[in-house]
Amino acid sequence: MLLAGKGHHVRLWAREPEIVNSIQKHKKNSVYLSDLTLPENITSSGELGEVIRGSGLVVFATPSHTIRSMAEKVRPLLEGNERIVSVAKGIEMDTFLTMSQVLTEVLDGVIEEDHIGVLSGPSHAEEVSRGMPTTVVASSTSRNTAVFIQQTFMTPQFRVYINRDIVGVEVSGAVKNILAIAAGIADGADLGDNAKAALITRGLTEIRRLGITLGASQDTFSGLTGIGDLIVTCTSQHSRNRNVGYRIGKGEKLDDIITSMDMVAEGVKTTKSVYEWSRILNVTMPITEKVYQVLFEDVSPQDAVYELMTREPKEEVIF
Ligand SMILES: NC(=O)c1ccc[n+]([C@@H]2O[C@H](COP(=O)([O-])OP(=O)(O)OC[C@H]3O[C@@H](n4cnc5c(N)ncnc54)[C@H](O)[C@@H]3O)[C@@H](O)[C@H]2O)c1
Ligand SMILES: O=P(O)(O)OC[C@H](O)CO
Repeated sequence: MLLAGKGHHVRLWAREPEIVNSIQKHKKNSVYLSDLTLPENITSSGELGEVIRGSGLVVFATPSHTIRSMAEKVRPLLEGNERIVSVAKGIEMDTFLTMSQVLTEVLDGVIEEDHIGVLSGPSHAEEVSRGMPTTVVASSTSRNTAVFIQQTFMTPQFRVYINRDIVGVEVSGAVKNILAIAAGIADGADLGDNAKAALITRGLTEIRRLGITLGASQDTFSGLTGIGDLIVTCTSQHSRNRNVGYRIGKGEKLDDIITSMDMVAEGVKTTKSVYEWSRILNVTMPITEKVYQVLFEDVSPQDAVYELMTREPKEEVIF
């Protein structure tokens, strides 16, 4: 919607034939944003070749655990001069790569690393697509590419800043989904506003610890992709991750929740990858550890909270 509003011809690939048909015939995404009418310059296809060939910019916007397989399919269709943007938020299982690192690895030999970037920040699609004011961050190892992304996406409703700390930007965007599950659990279990504030604040400390261990810059965590995205995802009615946590807090089982959803809550997979990664790196992430135990080891939210609250007394060190 945003790019089409700026006059670009947007070619949308989707794996669901019903979405492709509904956009082709009725200019509606019948599954995900059914109440919006899409402009004429958004077209759709189920054939990747029709969408990719001749593009100046390729935006990867599928869930993070699918970025590697999507990139493998896209790779032979690229000419080499395209710019690539990821909006996906996650850390790959087993490799512990961020999404731009996955793209750099898979597209190596076809696309230079400095043509790859990310767009991230507090940006629920339900609001962006309706032109509601949103601010995000463009990042890349190349300043030129970051500026290209900024200029391409910026509108009076969608303000784009540049942050060259791509590691901090991507780690923040991924780990906040784990904390949104924790915040949802707290809401579902009626733990109150104090607990939610504590989860957001101490959660940011966990993001910062992991990020700094990986070489990120301290300032990023006070920015839009740090505290900004953490706030929106922990508090928004739109967040899938918060919603999964809320239902767990109400007593539902994870498998039943996932089966009932037509969208992906990436924090579930990211909890696994980040929990394992933090243990390898020896980074202390107690909230992440408890979310892992609630999701995958059948620990009750009540026991998890008790264990968090009765950890040994500490100083409030940031790192
Ligand atoms: N929804 C938002 O508000 C929002 C905002 C910012 C960033 N993001 C990020 O964008 C990415 C996509 O999010 P979304 O909300 O559009 O996700 P989604 O769950 O709505 O899925 C988007 C599309 O990806 C498709 N998909 C799922 N598995 C696939 C696979 N294996 N191969 C190919 N396609 C597959 C789905 O069918 C769907 O058409 C995520 O990484 C998310 O974190 C989302
Ligand atoms: O719906 P969620 O929880 O995947 O969050 C979506 C975006 O990342 C919010 O910025």
